[in-house]
Parts: sequence; C-alpha cells; structure tokens
Amino acid sequence: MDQGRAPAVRIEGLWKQFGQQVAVAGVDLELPAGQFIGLVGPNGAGKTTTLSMVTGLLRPDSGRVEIGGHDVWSDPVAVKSRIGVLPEGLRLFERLSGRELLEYTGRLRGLPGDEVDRRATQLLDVLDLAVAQHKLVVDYSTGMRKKIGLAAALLHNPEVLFLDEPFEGVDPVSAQTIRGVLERYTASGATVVFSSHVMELVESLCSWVAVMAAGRIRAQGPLAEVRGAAASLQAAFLELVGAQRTASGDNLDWLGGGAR
Ligand SMILES: Nc1ncnc2c1ncn2[C@@H]1O[C@H](COP(=O)(O)OP(=O)(O)OP(=O)(O)O)[C@@H](O)[C@H]1O
Repeated sequence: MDQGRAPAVRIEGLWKQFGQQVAVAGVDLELPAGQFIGLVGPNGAGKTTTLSMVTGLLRPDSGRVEIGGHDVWSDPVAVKSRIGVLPEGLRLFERLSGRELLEYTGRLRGLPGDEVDRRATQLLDVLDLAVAQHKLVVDYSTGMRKKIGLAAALLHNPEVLFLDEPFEGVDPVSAQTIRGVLERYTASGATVVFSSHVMELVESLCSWVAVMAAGRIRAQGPLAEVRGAAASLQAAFLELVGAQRTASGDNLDWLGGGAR
C-alpha cells in the first residue's frame, strides 16, 4: 500500500444476510487510495451486496465502512459528496435527455450551473455521447446507459468511484473509451473500485484485487501478489474458489453425441 496515505475505503466485519441466506459473511478490507481496484468473485459471491453496503445503499446487519475517514452510516453526507456510484441495474430518469440528466445531477451535487454545463459538455464529448445528448435516456442502448451513468457518477469529481460490472453490455469501442476515462481518473490520484467476473478485464485494468467467494474475502493485495505463481489471474482465481472440480461438466454425459 502507498505508505503514508490513508486507505480510500476501510471495511470491518461487514455482514449481511437475507433470511437464512448469508450474502456477506464478515468482510474486512482496506482498499488503497489511488489504485484501480477489482472486486472479483463467482456469481452469488456477494460482490453487489458488499458494494451496496459500502456505498450506503443497503444497511449492513453489522460491521463498519469508512470512506476518506468518514463513517458511511453515521456521516452519510460527507461520504456521499466524496463518492460516485454506478450501481448494477442502474435506474435513470428515463424521460430526461442525457444532457438534462447530467444537469439535474450536477445541480443536486451543488455545482454552479455554468460549471455543470462545462463538465457535462466535456464528459458527453469524451464518452462519445455528444450526438445523442438531446435524446431521451429511455431511447439509449445498454452501453449508452452505462456511459451516461458513468458521466453522472463522475460529474462532481469524486475521490472514490464504485462501479458494479461497468463493462457489461458495452461494445469494445465504448469499453475502450470508458477505460481511457478511468485510467486518466486514477492517474490523477482518485480510486476506482469495480466488481466483475471477467478475469481478463480485471487483470488488464487493475493494480490491486480482492477475490470474494461465498460471502468472504479469499485473497487481497496487489495483482501480482494475488496471482502468485499461477499463469493468470483466472488460474489463481479457480484455485482460490475451488472451481476446478465442477467446471468441466463431466456429469453431462447425455449432452451432445447424437443420442436424444
Ligand atoms: N435482496 C436479496 N434477497 C435475498 N437474497 C439476496 C438478495 N440480494 C442478494 N441475495 C443473495 O445473496 C447472495 C450474494 O448475492 P450478490 O448479488 O451480492 O452476488 P454477486 O457476487 O454480486 O453475484 P453476481 O456476480 O451474480 O452479480 C446470493 O446468494 C443472492 O441470492
């Protein structure tokens, strides 16, 4: 970790269950500032539940989260002014145009009108949405929705940006654009935390990773450390979450081969 710099996010003993289902089973994490951080894990590992609690969208059963030294639940205003969030299944105001959505978000964030205009124009331009800026959000494609959601999350220049599966449904050109924006953002000292189960993506983007399975953190640290001697992050991940046994589909002896 960057010596002398406080962690961007400090998570202690985070726990959440839904009825009998334990989704997050005591997560402790210190996410270093100024890094591109990947939270990886198989389906149902608890990534979305963790990010929802960390960003103040879901109340934990127990545990604490601090962002920039402020407690997410006792000091929500200080925290929310420092973070940007692109949640899974993002809900947007569908009857606003892309530009109106940014203007609305910027004013909610307390930015002056001319500054919102300036930032919105630049973000729409960089994210290749300038042509579609007056179209209603309801008519945006999946990738365009991700991009306008990202623009809205970045508008107030947060210290930490949380992204739940930001590249899902995004074409390679848009993915490259988003990637460029995020790399520039972290290079300036900000922190990105994103969840994904696409290992190649995490490996190519992230400097620091946390591997989650069945509600627990299985490994955390700089990418090279977590990958260890394995050939790839994917190989290290399969070893960590013990997925080799079930991955081959050997039981599906009826599948293929012509017999119906
Ligand atoms: N609102 C809810 N009610 C009941 N169970 C839930 C709820 N939200 C999540 N869960 C359960 O908690 C566990 C963790 O889910 P979560 O969505 O956090 O996983 P994830 O790692 O984000 O998965 P994925 O990669 O598939 O999105 C799962 O078993 C899920 O079924």
